Amino acid sequence: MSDTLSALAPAKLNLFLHVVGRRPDGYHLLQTAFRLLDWGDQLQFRCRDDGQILRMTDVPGVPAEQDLVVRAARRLQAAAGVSAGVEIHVDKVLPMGGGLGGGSSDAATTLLALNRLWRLDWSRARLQALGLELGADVPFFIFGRDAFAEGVGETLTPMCLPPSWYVVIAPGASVPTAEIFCAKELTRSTEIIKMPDFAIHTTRNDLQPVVCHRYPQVADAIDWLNHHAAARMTGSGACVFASMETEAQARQVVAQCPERWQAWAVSSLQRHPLYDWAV
Ligand SMILES: C[C@@](CO)(OP(=O)(O)O)[C@H](O)COP(=O)(O)OP(=O)(O)OC[C@H]1O[C@@H](n2ccc(N)nc2=O)[C@H](O)[C@@H]1O
Ligand SMILES: Nc1ncnc2c1ncn2[C@@H]1O[C@H](COP(=O)(O)OP(=O)(O)O)[C@@H](O)[C@H]1O
Repeated sequence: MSDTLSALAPAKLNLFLHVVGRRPDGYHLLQTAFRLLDWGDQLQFRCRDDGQILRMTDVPGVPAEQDLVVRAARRLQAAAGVSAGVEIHVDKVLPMGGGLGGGSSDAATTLLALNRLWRLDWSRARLQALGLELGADVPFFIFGRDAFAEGVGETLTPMCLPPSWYVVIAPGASVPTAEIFCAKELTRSTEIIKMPDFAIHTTRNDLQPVVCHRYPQVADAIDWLNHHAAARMTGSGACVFASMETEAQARQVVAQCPERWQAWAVSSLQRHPLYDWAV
């Protein structure tokens, strides 16, 4: 088995996000539909014998010690009692603080990759439990397929959705997740639904009004995209998205996007590229 590996850390969309309650520790209870995208950060791993865990690339704004790839590797190394280390290259593609789950996905890809490179043979459930200690979105990425999520995002039910193309717009803001969940004006009592219903008019993102009020450029991007298809914010923002009929339509909308924003045409992804590396 090789001791190097290159892997994608795919982005996610929250097709809807309902805040249905709050736990005693302050974390919010959610119902959300996670969709994997065939677009993300690119990570490379090389095993080391000396136990060191090193990030080999600079990530602007994220010191190595705080990077979720380093924190994930350290936590797994300690929990599994391994003496090996790893060098990690991070090619950041996803906008940070975009609600696309980039940091969480980087952590999940790191755990899946090291499960193989360090020959740990941990189960998917065990990796997900460790991932939850790093962030609420991490278990979903280890789960590795579209899912209906409850709790803080750790109770996952697989969903089969038809393939789709999306336009994703980054409206030039980075939204701190904690700020939005702490907001006084956030509603926390959306009625619990039994089966996920994906009609855009029967679901919503409860974080969206809070973000739109505080970050008007997010509201502007939603208004603009709404002229092409029903637009919504993903996660705690700032990115917004809309589902398109075809790849050609997605590319056409991206070509028309105002220059002040970044826009991408991206397709859904059926399985995480390292899905088979945990059972
Ligand atoms: C909102 C969502 C939706 O998928 O995604 P993002 O927009 O961040 O990608 C997630 O729930 C975010 O998950 P994640 O980004 O991993 O958040 P964490 O690091 O665990 O939490 C950051 C902070 O947000 C708050 N938080 C997060 C999740 C949650 N269910 N309730 C909360 O109150 C807490 O204050 C926490 O300290
Ligand atoms: N590898 C990483 N990639 C991105 N962000 C990271 C990473 N490691 C730690 N972070 C921190 O996590 C924060 C949230 O990033 P990200 O996951 O991209 O956004 P979101 O949770 O909105 O989807 C960043 O602002 C950054 O401080």
